Amino acid sequence: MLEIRNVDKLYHSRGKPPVHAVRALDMAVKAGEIVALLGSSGCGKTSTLRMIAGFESVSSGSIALAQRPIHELPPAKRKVAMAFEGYSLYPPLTVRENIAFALKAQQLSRAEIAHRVDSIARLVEIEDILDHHPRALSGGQQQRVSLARALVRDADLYLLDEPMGQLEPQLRAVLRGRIKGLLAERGMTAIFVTHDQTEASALADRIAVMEDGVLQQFASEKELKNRPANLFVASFIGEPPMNLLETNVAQEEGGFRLAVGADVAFHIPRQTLDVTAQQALVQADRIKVGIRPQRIAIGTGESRLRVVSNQWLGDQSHVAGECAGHLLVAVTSSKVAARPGDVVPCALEARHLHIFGADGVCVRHAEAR
Ligand SMILES: Nc1ncnc2c1ncn2[C@@H]1O[C@H](COP(=O)(O)OP(=O)(O)OP(=O)(O)O)[C@@H](O)[C@H]1O
Repeated sequence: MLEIRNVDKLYHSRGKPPVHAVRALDMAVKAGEIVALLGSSGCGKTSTLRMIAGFESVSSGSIALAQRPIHELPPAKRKVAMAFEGYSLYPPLTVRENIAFALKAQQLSRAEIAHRVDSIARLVEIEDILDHHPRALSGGQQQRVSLARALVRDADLYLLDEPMGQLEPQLRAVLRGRIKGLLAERGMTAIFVTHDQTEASALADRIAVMEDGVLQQFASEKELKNRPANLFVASFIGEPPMNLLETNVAQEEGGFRLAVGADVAFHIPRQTLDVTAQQALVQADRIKVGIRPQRIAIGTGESRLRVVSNQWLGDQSHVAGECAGHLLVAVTSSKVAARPGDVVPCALEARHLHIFGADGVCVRHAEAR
């Protein structure tokens, strides 16, 4: 449906070095798919969206939508509807007129326009402000109008930039569900920008994780968690973040020994490693491994954890502690009776380790459960 091929974006400002906001971006979105662009501030998410919509030119590369090359077309010819982070509503028009504006260009009947405007207004809960002007609205209301104005249109692709960033958490959760329902019911293809993992997981079929202008991985939430492509994705996705440990590498009978200080060591059987992973371990003296907090068992095992903090969150315990010179966080579904300063047994298992090569690429994933 949408094919982004080798797209770069460079911003040139006078007197400043150019900013390389998006680098060699390759991404294909399927028809009816909902995609989240997720990443920290400044990683290139908005630039990507604006290049697809046509509000920024591509510096190089191509973008095609429904088999039509669109990267040189003006925005109005792309069949793309966008809801902006900065709202960009027309101040002289009422909310109703703002939403209806694009529909008038589609030459729909008055009755059809009124019906569409009312039903999208109901969906985002702005029926009571349809006759107001934008300047009289709060940020959250303006944002919902901007969202309604994009979703009401007929387009091949919907682009939503931080569509719910200004809303109260409760309303955000409700709208998320409704918008997902609307997109799915109509088979709409959509890309939305967020820096909120929960929002990305709740709305999207696949998540594109960006950092420093580079697409790090484009996959389902489950895949990002279970098979992170690299150190960045591994530590960015998942709450609390993955524990990372520095290990000393040595070859031993049947595989490799990865030692964390003097107290903790893992045996990694050779048969769990492909050629690339074996090469990475043969070549390195030290290598990083990662283990999810949910995979560390507390109260059992050979290793020892000196507890720094222990919080019961109502349905899970988060225990942080020092183990082999690293601060680790473990999450268990049961209550742990340990106080700061206590030393408790913990189990770190080799099969739960993700192993990262010197370039940060994950060369072996943890066993899926
Ligand atoms: N018009 C512009 N001129 C110069 N630099 C720009 C311009 N727009 C964006 N940039 C720079 O490009 C980089 C990527 O910005 P972009 O807005 O795409 O990131 P983002 O991930 O959407 O960030 P945020 O979540 O803060 O909106 C940043 O370093 C930003 O400062």
